[in-house]
Amino acid sequence: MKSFTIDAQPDTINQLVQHLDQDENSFFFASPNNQIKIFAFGCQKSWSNWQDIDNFHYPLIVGGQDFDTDRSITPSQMSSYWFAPQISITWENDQLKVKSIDAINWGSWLASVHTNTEIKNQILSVSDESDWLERANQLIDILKNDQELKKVVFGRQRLIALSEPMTIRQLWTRLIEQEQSYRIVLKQKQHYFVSLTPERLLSVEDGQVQTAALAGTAARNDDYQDEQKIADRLLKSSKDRQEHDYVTQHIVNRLAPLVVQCHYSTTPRILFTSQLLHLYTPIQATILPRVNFLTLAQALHPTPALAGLPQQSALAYLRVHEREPRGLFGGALGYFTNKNQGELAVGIRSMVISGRQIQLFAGAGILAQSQAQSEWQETQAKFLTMESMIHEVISK
Ligand SMILES: C=C(O[C@H]1C=CC=C(C(=O)O)[C@@H]1O)C(=O)O
Repeated sequence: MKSFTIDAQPDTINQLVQHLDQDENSFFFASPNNQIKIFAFGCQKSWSNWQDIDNFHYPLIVGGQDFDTDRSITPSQMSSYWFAPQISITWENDQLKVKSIDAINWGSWLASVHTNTEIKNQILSVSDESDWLERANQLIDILKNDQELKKVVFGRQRLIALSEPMTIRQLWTRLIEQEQSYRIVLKQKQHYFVSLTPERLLSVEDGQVQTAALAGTAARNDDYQDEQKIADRLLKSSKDRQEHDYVTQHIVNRLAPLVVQCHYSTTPRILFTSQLLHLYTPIQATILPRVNFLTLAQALHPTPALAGLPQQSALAYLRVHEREPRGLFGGALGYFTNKNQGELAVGIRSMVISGRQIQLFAGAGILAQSQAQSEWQETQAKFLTMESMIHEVISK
């Protein structure tokens, strides 16, 4: 393994972004406020399920796990994919720390990008699940009458057809500047999963785990005074507080056998994203000896912020009533090391790009007291995170 440091010149970053597009396996992960930024390319070994990653001698593994590993998707769709990269690059301020396997000549690899001239792209069509409201109403009726099922996070997908393939190079400037969120790209063959998620599944460092409950949503408003009122209303909304408290309690219960000294507040705070406000409770704990990163990740995934409660009944409901499998939407994406450190985010505010086709995803936590129309509005607002970026890039 070779390790060296170089300057993060704009030209070098441009070449790395072109490699994100060009290489068969590539990955980019930046955490909120740029605490960590990683590029990874090339595959020494890959896994299609994190359950199979037990031989842990690779220094770094990157990738993502589907929301529901038990719901199969067609081979042409994108799903769980983890890989030990041949080249990994940590980007800290204006420096790039490169690690690459000996067989790779960095200079010629970096320069091996072809510059394609960009052709003007256009949206040809947008298609939605036209019966979503009807199905959401059915779900609300079930939740009103079912003694067991309390919450289901019901998802929608939207398809956008473009005149030209979309690339990461086109999106890069818009993507990287959204520093309040995670910025994630996972490429496998001809598909990219792209996410601007605010939601952390977990981060592990020096024997400490940080996670968070994020559920309960309101749309943002440009007016600062109004926004304070929206935040107060969200904090006082009994539906949103219940939706949120289910998530906090579930996370704390799942962590309990694996940690000591679990700290969290019983009153949520507000987290702002570019389009939305969320109820947010950070949770921090000390990991018991011999508990590893993947054990913690698997205990937390999927949280009731993405599935519902009780978890297994909610998943069973989603398998039957959501139109399409989610794949990596709501999945766990990020990196971890063989030193038991790493970070995974939850793949929401996301899309899959497959050449000229874009698949967008959004879901809303539904309870017996939900109104289908306002949950539909909430999913519209959630689509906007990706959609506004697509529109900006296309209308440039
Ligand atoms: C399922 C999504 O958001 C989850 C995370 C935060 C708030 C949520 C909510 O208020 O419903 C969802 O549980 C999504 O963005 O598609």
